[in-house]
Amino acid sequence: DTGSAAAVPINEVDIAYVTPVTVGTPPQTLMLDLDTGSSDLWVFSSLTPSSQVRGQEIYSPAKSSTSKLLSGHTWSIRYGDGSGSRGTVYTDNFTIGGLEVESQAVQTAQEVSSSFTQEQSLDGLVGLGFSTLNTVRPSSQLTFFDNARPKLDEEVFTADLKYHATGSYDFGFIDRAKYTGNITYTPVQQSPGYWTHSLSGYAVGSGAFQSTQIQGISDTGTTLLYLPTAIVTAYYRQVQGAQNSQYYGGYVFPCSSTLPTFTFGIEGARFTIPASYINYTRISPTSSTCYGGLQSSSGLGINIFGDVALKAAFVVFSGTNPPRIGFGTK
Ligand SMILES: CCNC(=O)c1c(-c2ccccc2)csc1NC(=O)CNCCc1c[nH]c2ccccc12
Repeated sequence: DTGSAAAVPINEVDIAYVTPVTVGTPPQTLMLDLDTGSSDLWVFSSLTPSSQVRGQEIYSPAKSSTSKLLSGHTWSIRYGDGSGSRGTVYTDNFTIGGLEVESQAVQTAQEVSSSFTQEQSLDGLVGLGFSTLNTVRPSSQLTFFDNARPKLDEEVFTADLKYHATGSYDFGFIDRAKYTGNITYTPVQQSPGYWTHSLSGYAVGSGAFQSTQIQGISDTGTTLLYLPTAIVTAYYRQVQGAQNSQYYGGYVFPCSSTLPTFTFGIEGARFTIPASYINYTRISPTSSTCYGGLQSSSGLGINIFGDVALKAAFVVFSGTNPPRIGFGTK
């Protein structure tokens, strides 16, 4: 089997992407963020206090003839940006782009943090990290990809995220029409449960490529690209008026600045992020100061290849043994 579904940016700066999924019988449609940086599938639900729901679609297990309570199981997740959610667990039929998993663990939120309440067009997350990261206790649950694996034509899913446009996620096949040339693969180290791999180096603008192994995670659930401080300072040194602002918590610059491109390597292949992707957003709607899509990872303890980087390529997440990740030019 295979599946294919849209990846729709939830706002005008691509802060996150959502994908239509259906849960239950009859199908309830929700827009969820497919997130390779975590492994919990959780949704706004009939159990979420109405004070914490602001425009989101909710999953009501009581309205589904195929829902089953996973009794005695709970979950609680905290993300590095301080957001989080927690609740109980049902199993139910779950479909993405025509690919169905019966009795998928669907984590129903009984509490969500304010930043999720404020994201009105995001109804929850589909974790596509390794199932070892799942927070359901006493027994952890499998991701949609792990459950779908046995029925997939090929043990892969792909991400084709786009700048200010709708892209796609495919399951079980690699769509040759979505990239040119070949996919370049590199090994994934699946501990502690992220899609962890190395870049082979980087270049700032038309500068020389610096060959250096940079380990990090490819994370569709994180908006920006977070790299070591030395690389980030070398980048913004090329930007007139750029500064690392304590106040704004990162590099800002005049919106009128000309930004260089940023190139990263996967093995011998090279992928260039256009300057427009790195001119991320105005710090406020009327401001002429802009916030960068490339930021330092020094406070995170991990380098994160988020959407700003991933949308510059066609990315293959391969669940083969051993797992690997592939990048293609588009
Ligand atoms: C900024 C979000 N990313 C993280 O916290 C994160 C970190 C991380 C760790 C320490 C400090 C900062 C970040 C490691 S892996 C990783 N990746 C994830 O956690 C991926 N899932 C993010 C889910 C998520 C959190 N807040 C949102 C707001 C909108 C859409 C999605 C989200």
